[in-house]
Amino acid sequence: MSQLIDGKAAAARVLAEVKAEVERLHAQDVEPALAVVLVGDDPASHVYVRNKVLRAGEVGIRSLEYRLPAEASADEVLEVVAALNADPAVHGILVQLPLPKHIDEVRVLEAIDPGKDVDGFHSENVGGLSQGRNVLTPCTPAGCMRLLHDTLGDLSGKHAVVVGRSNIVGKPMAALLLAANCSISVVHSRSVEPEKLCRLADIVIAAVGRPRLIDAGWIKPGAVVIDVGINRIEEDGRSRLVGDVDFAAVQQVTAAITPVPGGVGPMTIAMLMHNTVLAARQQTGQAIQEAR
Ligand SMILES: Nc1nc(=O)c2c([nH]1)NC[C@@H]1CN(c3ccc(C(=O)N[C@@H](CCC(=O)O)C(=O)O)cc3)C=[N+]21
Repeated sequence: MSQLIDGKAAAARVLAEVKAEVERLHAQDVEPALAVVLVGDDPASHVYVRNKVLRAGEVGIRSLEYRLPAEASADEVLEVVAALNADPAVHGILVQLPLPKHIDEVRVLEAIDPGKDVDGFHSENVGGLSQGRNVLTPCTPAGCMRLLHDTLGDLSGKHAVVVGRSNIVGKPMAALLLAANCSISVVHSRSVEPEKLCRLADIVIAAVGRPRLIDAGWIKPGAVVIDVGINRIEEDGRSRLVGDVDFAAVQQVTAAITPVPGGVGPMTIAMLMHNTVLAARQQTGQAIQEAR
């Protein structure tokens, strides 16, 4: 029987740790604060932003929301970022992606103070991650690592295959797995026979955004599978969320697997809260404890 990795329960454990940290900071007169910048009116983005604001409230993090119209100029977005950078009462800044097409995402992400970059997308943090420095780390990959450590303990010597090579998941995921002493392969759209490479994996991270791409033929029996995909599809006349993994089929062969929803998604938000507390501690001179 395959173990179901409960992302909601794991996220609740992280959030309980974060809440205790927030209380410690409050006692030092530090009120951790997260600013979320949303440009345009993508309905899915609104849902995620709402969830972030709710979770922040639950752990005592102050959250601020900045909504700009879809027609906002890059300069207008940059102005908001500059004001948040300069505000000592704001510790974390998240600019929701994707931005409208006319705005250069890289330019906006590079404008965020790296110390407030709770997404870990600034080049200084990306570089720091690949060098093994203690920097703010992208929330989804960090959440996947927590789930893997909770499930497997030490990951040394395992072969991990990351399916997908995005800047927000695939690449930082590979860096974190390498830092945890895994051997890594990254499989992508130009890979020859990706399913054969994937079948060598002890750990599979699926992050391609293609509904149910990965079926049981891609999976070595006994592997642990983490499904990052959140794809909305129409099926049997109704809308539902599915991952990049064909859950029903793959579950038959895995040792452990995350569901969608209820897997990586809730962990992403929990790690965002964790990063906000790390950023607040660093900015206010409170000692950073070792983060896993
Ligand atoms: N700068 C930036 N940082 C992000 O981290 C970021 C972003 N932009 N843009 C959008 C994506 C998407 N994202 C999700 C976070 C949580 C869930 C989540 O909690 N999902 C739940 C519920 C899903 C549902 O019911 O819709 C689950 O999987 O169980 C999903 C998706 C963060 N993103």
